[in-house]
Amino acid sequence: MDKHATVYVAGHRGMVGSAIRRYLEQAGYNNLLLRTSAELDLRNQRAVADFFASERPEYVFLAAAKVGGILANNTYRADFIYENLIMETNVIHAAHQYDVKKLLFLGSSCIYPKMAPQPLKEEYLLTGPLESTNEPYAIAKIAGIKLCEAYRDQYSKDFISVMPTNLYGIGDNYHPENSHVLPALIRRFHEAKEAHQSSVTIWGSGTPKREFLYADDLAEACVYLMNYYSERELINVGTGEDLTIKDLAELVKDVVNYSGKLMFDTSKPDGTPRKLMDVSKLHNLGWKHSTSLEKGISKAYQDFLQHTYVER
Ligand SMILES: NC(=O)C1=CN([C@@H]2O[C@H](COP(=O)(O)OP(=O)(O)OC[C@H]3O[C@@H](n4cnc5c(N)ncnc54)[C@H](OP(=O)(O)O)[C@@H]3O)[C@@H](O)[C@H]2O)C=CC1
Ligand SMILES: C[C@H]1O[C@H](OP(=O)(O)OP(=O)(O)OC[C@H]2O[C@@H](n3cnc4c(=O)[nH]c(N)nc43)[C@H](O)[C@@H]2O)[C@@H](O)[C@@H](O)C1=O
Repeated sequence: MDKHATVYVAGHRGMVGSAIRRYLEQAGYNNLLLRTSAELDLRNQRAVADFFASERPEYVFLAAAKVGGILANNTYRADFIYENLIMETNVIHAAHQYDVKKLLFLGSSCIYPKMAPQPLKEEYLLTGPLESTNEPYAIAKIAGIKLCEAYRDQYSKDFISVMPTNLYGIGDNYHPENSHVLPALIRRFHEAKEAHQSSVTIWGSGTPKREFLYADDLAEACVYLMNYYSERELINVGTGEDLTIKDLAELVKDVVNYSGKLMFDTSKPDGTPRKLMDVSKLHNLGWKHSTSLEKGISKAYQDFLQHTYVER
């Protein structure tokens, strides 16, 4: 990407979008195109087409989406499939119509079958049933991958699909119900410490395993892939290491310096038992993450303390 190229970061106020914007700005990309959802609702096909027609972006990072944790996914099932389908369809089609040079679509590790062999290789896509709690969202993301493949097949478009593992970091969503596990635990341990609570409740059994990548590392990977990856196949982005939710809770508890007990609410869903990404394809391409989980949690906690945290 030329430093003066017109680069549209869709979802630039989100955790991932803001990290991509930070990375691009510090790398000297000085022609970024940014629109809030109030300025440009990506569910509005006409508004999206008019925006692409008038602004003519050359590169698109599609980091706008309806995003949430396991409970939000399982509660707002229709919203997660409808909003993600319509946003990606509008943006990917407009990118074709108005000759975008390259588009990077962000999926998620939940697209893989619930019981696929671990670690998850890109070729495992569509080889088995999905985890039910986030199936609507996963189907929308799989459709996004297929849209990029189809526009490459029919119109030779350089649209690539990037599959991140669970993410966390600056500007995460700290909503008590809708958030993902890591930000949820940061907030819950912090509030328990402030309120001198004797225990903190963790959802589920604590036995599922998850992999966590710091959002600013993902942003660096996205720019790297925008510059050096143009294959048809999706590509995983992660750390290649995972841990149990119980061990994650112990880690967050230590970072927040909370000294109470952990309780487990098994009425809440565990979701997929494990979804460790095979990141050998990405490593062979020449990129590897740099922020350790402990360092990243400390940075996220500092961000939580220093800024008015976001609830989405
Ligand atoms: N967080 C995670 O753990 C993971 C996220 N991902 C993927 O990464 C991408 C970004 O996720 P994340 O940064 O966490 O999400 P956030 O919820 O932090 O940000 C989502 C962004 O999407 C924008 N958006 C939502 N609806 C609309 C709309 N109708 N029109 C225009 N913009 C809209 C919002 O814009 P505004 O602020 O202006 O309203 C917001 O900036 C998504 O594709 C997600 O699926 C993948 C794996 C894990
Ligand atoms: C990125 C990924 O994120 C989601 O899938 P998920 O990884 O299952 O998401 P999660 O972070 O919400 O849960 C991980 C695990 O953690 C446990 N857990 C404990 N305590 C809390 C808690 O307080 N909040 C939450 N949310 N989970 C908790 C929870 O019970 C589960 O076992 C989907 O969006 C999916 O589509 C997707 O793409």
